[in-house]
This record gives sequence, C-alpha cells and structure tokens, in this order.
Amino acid sequence: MSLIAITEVRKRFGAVEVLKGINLDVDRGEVVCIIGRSGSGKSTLLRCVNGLETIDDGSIMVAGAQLVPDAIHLKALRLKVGMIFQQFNLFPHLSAGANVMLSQMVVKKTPKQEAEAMARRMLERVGLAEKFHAYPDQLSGGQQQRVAIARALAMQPLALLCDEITSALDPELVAEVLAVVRELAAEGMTLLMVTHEMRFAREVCDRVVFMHQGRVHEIGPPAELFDHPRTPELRQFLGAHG
Ligand SMILES: Nc1ncnc2c1ncn2[C@@H]1O[C@H](COP(=O)(O)OP(=O)(O)OP(=O)(O)O)[C@@H](O)[C@H]1O
Repeated sequence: MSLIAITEVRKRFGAVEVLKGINLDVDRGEVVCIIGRSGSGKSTLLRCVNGLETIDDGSIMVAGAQLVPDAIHLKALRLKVGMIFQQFNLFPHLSAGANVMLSQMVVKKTPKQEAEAMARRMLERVGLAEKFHAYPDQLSGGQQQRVAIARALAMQPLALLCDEITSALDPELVAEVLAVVRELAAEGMTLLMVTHEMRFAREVCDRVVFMHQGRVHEIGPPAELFDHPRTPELRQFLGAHG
C-alpha cells in the first residue's frame, strides 16, 4: 500500500480550478519530485496533502487513513507528515535548539528533557550540533533551513513534504541544504518535493512528476522524463529550466 495515495483530487479557488483531478501515489521510502511552471498547482497539491488546504473532490490517504479536515484529524496528520517551506519560519526569539524542542513539547507533549535530547540528535543529523544555543539571526539562511529540517524530523514523521526549500537561499547555500535532503533520501525517508533544482531531481529522486495547468502531465523515472520528454509542454519547460 502507498504511504500517500492521492486520487482524483480537485481544488478550486473561486472560479479557478487549480487542481483538475490529480492522481499520485507515493510509496514508503520513495523520493518524488514535482516540477512545473509557476502556477501549475505544485504548492497547492503539497498544501492539500498536509491539510493546509481543503480539497473539493477526490481523496487523499496518508498511511491508510483518509485525510479529514477537522482539528483532531489534522493534528494526527501533521504528526505523520512534516512540511518544510521556502521560508524557514523559525521563531526569532528562540534558539535553534528551542525551536526544535517547541513543536515536540506543544504538539506531542514530549517532556522537556526528552525534547532537548531529540533536538540535539536532530541538529547533529543536519550538521548543526554546535548551534544549539544560536539564535536564527546568528545563522546563515542555509543553516536556518537546516534547523527547520531538524524541527520537522524531531516529530518523527513518516514522510516529509518540501516546498521549494532552497528558493529563498543565496546560490552558495543551496548545496548544504540539498546535501541534508540527499542524506535523508539515502536513509529511506519518504519525500515529496516541489523543486526548481533540476540536477537534484535528476540525481536524487525515484520519480518526477511534471505538473501542467493543474494536471499530472507526465510522470516517470528522471532519466525518462529529462532525457525523453514525450510532450511539447515538458520539452518547452526543460528548455527553459534545463
Ligand atoms: N489561497 C489562494 N487563493 C487564491 N488563489 C490561489 C491561492 N493559492 C494559490 N492560488 C492560485 O492557484 C494557482 C496555483 O498556485 P500554486 O502556488 O499551487 O502554483 P505553483 O505551481 O506552486 O507555482 P509557483 O512555482 O509559483 O509556486 C495560481 O494561479 C495561484 O494564483
């Protein structure tokens, strides 16, 4: 059974249908990258999987449970699925360690000592063991994003959703964040990522989804999509972003 099963999902904002019947299954341990032009619905799809947006039609199952948009189910969902955004969203008045501890203590009710031990382990995992007491404004953008990854990992999610997590970074800081994601992929973490990093998508992901105008336009292994695009829309997209 797939870890994430998206079936015939439709979503509209007012008169505009942004997702027009999306079908996508993500298996445990699979790394799936979503690519596509601005406005094709990539972020909206990820936000639907995390329950940040409700869907108008279709179904989303995570680990066998139907996504139901009420408070109790959303809390359970967020324990299963972590999300990392373009903006790091760290609390500026809290240290890196406290940022990683907070959601564990608030959402999972983890005791402080345990949350701190987990925060130390997760900061070490993203290469920031020595930054436990540093505040966000003392960290580079790449380091802040790695703290955000540590925070998501501390919740021990079954899958991580990543929405253009390197887009707000200076080019020289992109590699350190992608290196962390690469390690997570190698360790077997299930990842569903929207990315503009085509080289990363080619090297790391198992399957690529090309979204176009609210639909899955092409899907397959990276070598297939990047080297043998079947549709003019994907050829044109790759021509502009290759
Ligand atoms: N909350 C909202 N209210 C109204 N329209 C929205 C909302 N969120 C997204 N949209 C619209 O839905 C469409 C798809 O947006 P979405 O952000 O999912 O695209 P995207 O493929 O992720 O684009 P980008 O690469 O620029 O992030 C766009 O036309 C956008 O303007």
